[in-house]
Amino acid sequence: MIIGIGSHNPAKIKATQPFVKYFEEAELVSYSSDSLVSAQPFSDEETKIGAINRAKDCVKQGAEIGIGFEGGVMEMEDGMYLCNWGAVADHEGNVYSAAGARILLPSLIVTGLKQGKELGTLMGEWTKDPEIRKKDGAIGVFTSGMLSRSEMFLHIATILLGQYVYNENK
Ligand SMILES: O=P(O)(O)OP(=O)(O)OP(=O)(O)OC[C@H]1O[C@@H](n2cnc3c(O)ncnc32)[C@H](O)[C@@H]1O
Ligand SMILES: [Mg+2]
Repeated sequence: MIIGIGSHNPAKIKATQPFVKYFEEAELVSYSSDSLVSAQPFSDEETKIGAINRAKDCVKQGAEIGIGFEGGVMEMEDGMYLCNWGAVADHEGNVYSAAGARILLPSLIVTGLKQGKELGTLMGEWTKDPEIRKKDGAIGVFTSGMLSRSEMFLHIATILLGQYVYNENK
């Protein structure tokens, strides 16, 4: 049985662990899957759709269960927040989604986003580490390293697996 993750980003691959542990016979395959949304989603809705599309695309490419994670930003009255979504899809057509942590972004980052730059690029410039999106990510940087991007996605994966198992056993 193949569990697919729709990304080659190590922070996302690592976060599939709850699924790999739960489905003991599973083999984890990382796919270049298409989110079909912009590289930098600008709302909860668009970010969620990106995660769902990634999960579905893994199934299309041969996985029995597909997992998609997507990072985006969303505007609230006090500023722009980093938002995170995940989705799981299976070959029977079931799809579940879940949201993760949100954190307010500094105004310098927001200015760059509004100029059309991707958060990954901006965080690379902010930290002088172009690989930061694969490691601590924005969430790690702005929480003093107390919560990494991978741990944040891990939390979403746990919610996804929990929903999946709950609905399977209904
Ligand atoms: O290879 P993929 O799976 O696409 O991984 P990604 O790092 O590009 O991640 P997303 O497409 O899900 O995120 C959309 C954009 O937001 C950036 N981003 C999202 N969350 C981030 C975080 O915590 N730290 C740094 N960049 C982040 C990301 O690098 C992209 O520019
Ligand atoms: Mg991306």
